[in-house]
Amino acid sequence: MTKSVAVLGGGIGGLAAAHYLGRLRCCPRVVVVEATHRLGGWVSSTMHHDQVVFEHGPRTLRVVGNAGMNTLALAEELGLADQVKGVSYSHPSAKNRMLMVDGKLHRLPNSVKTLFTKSPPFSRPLALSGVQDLMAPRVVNNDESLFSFVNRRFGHEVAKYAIDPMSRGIFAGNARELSVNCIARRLHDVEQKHGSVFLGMFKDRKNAVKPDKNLSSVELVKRAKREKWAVWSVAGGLENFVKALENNILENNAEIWKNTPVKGILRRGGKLVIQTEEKELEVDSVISCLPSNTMSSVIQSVNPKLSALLSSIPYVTVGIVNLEYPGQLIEEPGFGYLVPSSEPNRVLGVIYDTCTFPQGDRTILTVMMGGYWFKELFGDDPPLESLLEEALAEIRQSLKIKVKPQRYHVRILRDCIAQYVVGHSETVLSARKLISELELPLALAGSSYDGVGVNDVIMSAKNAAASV
Ligand SMILES: Cc1cc2nc3c(=O)[nH]c(=O)nc-3n(C[C@H](O)[C@H](O)[C@H](O)COP(=O)(O)OP(=O)(O)OC[C@H]3O[C@@H](n4cnc5c(N)ncnc54)[C@H](O)[C@@H]3O)c2cc1C
Ligand SMILES: C=Cc1c2[nH]c(c1C)Cc1[nH]c(c(CCC(=O)O)c1C)Cc1[nH]c(c(C)c1CCC(=O)O)Cc1[nH]c(c(C)c1C=C)C2
Repeated sequence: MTKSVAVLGGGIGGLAAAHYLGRLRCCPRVVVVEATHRLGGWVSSTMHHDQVVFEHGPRTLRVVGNAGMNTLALAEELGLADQVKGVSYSHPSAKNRMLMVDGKLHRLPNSVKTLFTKSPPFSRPLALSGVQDLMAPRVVNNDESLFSFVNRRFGHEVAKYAIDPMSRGIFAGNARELSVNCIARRLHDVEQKHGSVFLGMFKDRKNAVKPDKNLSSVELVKRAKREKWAVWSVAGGLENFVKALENNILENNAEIWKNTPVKGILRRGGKLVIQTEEKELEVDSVISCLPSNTMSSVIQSVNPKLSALLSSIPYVTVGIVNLEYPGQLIEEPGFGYLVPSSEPNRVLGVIYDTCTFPQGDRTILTVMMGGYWFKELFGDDPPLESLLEEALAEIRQSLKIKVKPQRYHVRILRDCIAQYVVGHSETVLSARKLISELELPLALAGSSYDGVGVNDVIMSAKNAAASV
């Protein structure tokens, strides 16, 4: 039996892993080791003195899929059900996602009807791209870029105006480098098997992932279905989810070591020794929820090959500017807009925060910039004022907001999103295979491996906890 587990990293992944270990009641000692003075990693909310909230990282969680239902179940377990705020599919924020093309905002097609009409910037109805998929020949491969896959199956415009901006709006990444096999595996699989995405999805419908019945019966999941939620958040900001997890972990007698960066790992007999600046921790098992680039240096002395595999996963840096204005300044409400990489604008996109979750008579926007293009556009270490200026120039141009914000916040989130580039699944598989061959009592979890959304991170942590 595993007696002690170290969970490395106190982001949402590490905290979820510690929570699930507590629930499994399998290990008398669980220690979360976190480098900084705070928990949550990229989940970070500022609650101002007047209760106004700025989100600096994630802000909405998806409901769909088993991973989506699992996070709702976790929120209920943590006693957060009353604080969960759902956004239904009929809400403008769920319906209206915009694209900025040629200096104009265009609504992305969002209904069956709009698929059959021409909606700019697309020059033909999107249904015709579906027809193209039925006719385009299959190209046999193990993996390719998202852009090239969509380009050859659905045409250049779908790749340019749908896949390219979506890759920026989730990975802050370049669709020409991200992996289809990893990010849209099912679409790629059915094409490889049946020669067409649409035909394949139809023929292969029996193999679609089935909803987990245990999760479907959770009260909060039932409420989300009844009220047709697309996404949700927590009152007071998503960091309250982190606080609830922290309380729960401490109630289950786990230890949380803050301000304790992990420097290395040693193998001692069948155990692993976690090395920090001040002390060592000998444990039976380790769950690493560290970013893969950090884990790469931590694991170097145990196995350089594993370290090299982990260091091959690239990351991007995102500049994020929260802006607050008095009054309601958004003319066409929605989630926000994305900018395709082919446009001259210097931002990735803008989120209309207060359209999704109003906060009195004010408008809060979040401008995101950089990502894959950060260094090329802004250099290595731009002053925060220059990012603020970039954000204000964009807002002036796109939304015609010329007044000064009454409050703002600027951050550079260094290496904040792992890029699942072509070959990512192979890299992760090889790393896990090597761990198993070396008989290392180690599990890799978190946003570097199995999905970058909070839901996927929590699911990855749950699986890791079950594996020890
Ligand atoms: C700008 C932005 C917007 C996003 N928006 C959304 C969204 O709307 N919806 C959504 O679902 N997801 C979103 N995401 C993704 C999601 O926030 C992240 O994928 C998720 O929070 C990552 O969690 P994690 O625990 O895997 O990693 P992290 O948050 O990176 O946590 C890792 C932890 O390890 C710690 N650490 C690092 N080095 C060491 C060390 N040597 N020793 C000990 N500890 C160490 C760090 O301090 C950190 O606390 C967004 C991400 C970003 C950056
Ligand atoms: C412009 C940059 C970014 C915006 N959001 C993110 C970046 C880098 C990060 C991000 N956003 C989402 C996720 C999680 C995805 C998941 O697997 O759950 C991450 C890592 C949520 C999200 N954002 C958009 C979509 C379509 C999704 C998926 C969930 C959902 O349907 O809500 C699109 C989008 N992102 C941004 C904007 C402005 C935008 C659309 C207008 C900002």
